[in-house]
Amino acid sequence: TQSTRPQRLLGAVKKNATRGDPRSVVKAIDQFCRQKEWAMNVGDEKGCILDSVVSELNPATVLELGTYCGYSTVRIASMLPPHAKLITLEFNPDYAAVARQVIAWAGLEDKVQLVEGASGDLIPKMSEQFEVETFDLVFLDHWKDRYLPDTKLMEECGLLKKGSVLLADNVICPGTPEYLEYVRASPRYESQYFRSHLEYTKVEDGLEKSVFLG
Ligand SMILES: Cn1ncc2cc([C@H](O)c3cccc(CNC(=O)c4cc(-c5ccc(F)cc5)cc(O)c4O)c3)ccc21
Ligand SMILES: [Mg+2]
Repeated sequence: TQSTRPQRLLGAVKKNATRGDPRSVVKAIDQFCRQKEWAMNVGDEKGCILDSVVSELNPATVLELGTYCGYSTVRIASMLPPHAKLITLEFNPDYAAVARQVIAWAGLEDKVQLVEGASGDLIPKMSEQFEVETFDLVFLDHWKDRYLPDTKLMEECGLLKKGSVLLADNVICPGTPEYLEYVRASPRYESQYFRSHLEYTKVEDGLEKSVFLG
């Protein structure tokens, strides 16, 4: 049977990256996506912006919406302090299966909890099922029409505290107009746009960083 793109991406990681070395996993995926097949990872250019937000914030609890193959999961988890936790939500079982192996190859299983399911169903269960009070950082990279409803849901479930940071991918391409309008107009957020490019291309895209003011 034919392999899928995520499976071929995983093959490139196993072939070219060193077990236990997250940076080599990130490099192998970027190389695969530049030289072989484009894939919707946040990529190296936006990835550097993601790295700077994570290192500045030094978060103890991180929520990622949309794991895909685990590229940004590995990027974030590799920068977390000891005992910090990253919970990542993926509804597609095939993506989840590949992501688990990418995360394991990077040696980051102990920092990452990949939960299979849809954000809208899992977010209300966060505090009880996953023993999390609030998130210091949320990385939004799932369906673009879910960014806004899930942000409102996180507010309602009390998962954001003063200083919590939302970092949203693809606010230009494919675009998340309703989400952008909401966080930029709301007095409860301080928003900042980081201009960049769609992963592995020259097309404009960017990340929106929004600090929850409580
Ligand atoms: C509810 N819920 N809960 C968990 C959860 C997890 C998922 C999956 O991880 C998943 C599956 C398919 C698509 C996405 C969103 N990502 C994108 O659509 C995207 C597109 C492009 C792009 C840009 C230009 C193109 F020409 C084509 C694609 C560039 C990007 O960086 C993207 O992130 C995420 C979905 C819903 C979920
Ligand atoms: Mg994305």
